[in-house]
Amino acid sequence: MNEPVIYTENLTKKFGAFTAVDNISFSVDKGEIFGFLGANGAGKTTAMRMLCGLSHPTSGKGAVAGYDILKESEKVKKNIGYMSQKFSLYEDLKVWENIRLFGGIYGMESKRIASKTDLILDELGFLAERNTLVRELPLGWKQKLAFSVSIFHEPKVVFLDEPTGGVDPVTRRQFWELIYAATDRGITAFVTTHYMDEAEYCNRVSIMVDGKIEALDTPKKLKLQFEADTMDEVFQQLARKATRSDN
Ligand SMILES: Nc1ncnc2c1ncn2[C@@H]1O[C@H](COP(=O)(O)OP(=O)(O)OP(=O)(O)O)[C@@H](O)[C@H]1O
Repeated sequence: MNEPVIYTENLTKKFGAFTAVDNISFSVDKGEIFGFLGANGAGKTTAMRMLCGLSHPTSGKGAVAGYDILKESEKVKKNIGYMSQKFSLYEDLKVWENIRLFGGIYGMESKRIASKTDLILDELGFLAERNTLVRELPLGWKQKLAFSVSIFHEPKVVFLDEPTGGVDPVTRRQFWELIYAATDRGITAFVTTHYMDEAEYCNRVSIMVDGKIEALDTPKKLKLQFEADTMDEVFQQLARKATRSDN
């Protein structure tokens, strides 16, 4: 059997006496779209930062892309892609300049960057926007470009932190087509979202409440388990139990 692309066992992060992430254990397979849900303050970002090798767990263990998140965090960082609404493209650079810049940061050779740039622009339908400044693009276009850039180096896993925040449903649907295309190629997608329609698009979904994973299964099985018609209902049932809130 293939080893999981993401694996955690009792992963925990404390800030002083406060346990932000509380003994979470799960694994994600190659090519899977794994939805990581939870209300504000549930601990999603803290968990994701540990998985990306950016924050040291207090206890427990984990591996991403075959590397130990504690002992091999530099290798983890080289083998993942990351995209969030907050960290994105350089607004004052042109579309092609952004692609070249990130390709360089990921250590790709110039020739490969040049040929892949055309592929990306073609896939996105952005060939005419090659010389457009990123700040002039609509938000949904920026997000699609940011996603393509985050997987430019064909990482084993891409972490997507609320990647579609603030855009309309049609553009979000197009964004998800890009995720499907990437996972069809064997890239694993780890996605946080507040949109419950997007939870339905995931192969499996975990729901965090107050630092713990309270549910984890396919959307279909979760709906059966919680006797709910939609993932929104499943989420609301669990979120009601939360005592912690950042709002
Ligand atoms: N550096 C820190 N020091 C102290 N507490 C922190 C720190 N980082 C996060 N927390 C707390 O840990 C909890 C989990 O935060 P986290 O950002 O991981 O939640 P989240 O699920 O990502 O929420 P959101 O959806 O709002 O981004 C929150 O109560 C937050 O205030």
